[in-house]
Amino acid sequence: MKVKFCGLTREEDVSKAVSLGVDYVGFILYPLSKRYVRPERLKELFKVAEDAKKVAVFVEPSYEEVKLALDYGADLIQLHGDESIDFARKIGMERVIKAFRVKQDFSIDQRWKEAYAILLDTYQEGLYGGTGRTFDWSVARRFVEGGFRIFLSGGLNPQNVQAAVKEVRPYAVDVSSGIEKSPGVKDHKKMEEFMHAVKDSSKD
Ligand SMILES: O=C(O)c1ccccc1NCC(=O)[C@H](O)[C@H](O)COP(=O)(O)O
Repeated sequence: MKVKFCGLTREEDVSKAVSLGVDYVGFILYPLSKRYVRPERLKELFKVAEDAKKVAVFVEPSYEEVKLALDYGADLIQLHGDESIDFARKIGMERVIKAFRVKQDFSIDQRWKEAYAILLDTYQEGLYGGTGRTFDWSVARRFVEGGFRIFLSGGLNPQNVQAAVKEVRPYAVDVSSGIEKSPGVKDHKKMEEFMHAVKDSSKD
């Protein structure tokens, strides 16, 4: 099971994530987020990311903004708004994690299977991510069975991640507020607990 820690803003939290063996570290480049990091900060934060894949998270960015993050060393671009398949293809589908916020009667265009992965997050009016709330995991399970590579996100924490993994069997789990002290400031104990819980779930 792969793990992505998202919404990192501080070097010490990135280093802690790396020491715990996370696979992906995510940085929010959406200016209205409480976890926003300026693009120039990526250079400093990426320096301590070592072998973890570096994910730049955007909401409806311009191509130039994406290009800058790639030039700074981002491995993957997470698109968290209503971006088109054509826009993702311009970036390179193999570099795109396309996020969808799950609503009732939800479907995904099969062409998104070309993307690196699909991230399923909780829908909440007025918020693009970092809601801290779960959604109906049976929806995520349906997409796993449909052959999508799924990052399960939305309201995961050290207490519920094992149940989520057991029900959905995703490719990866993604967490932000469930391992925080306050928005953008991670809690190292919760980070450890989350990783231990994921490792334990792999033993089933
Ligand atoms: O976290 C944000 O503030 C955010 C804002 C705009 C777009 C995406 C954002 N977060 C993306 C993530 O990948 C989070 O990890 C994901 O939404 C899960 O958050 P949480 O429910 O807090 O674990």
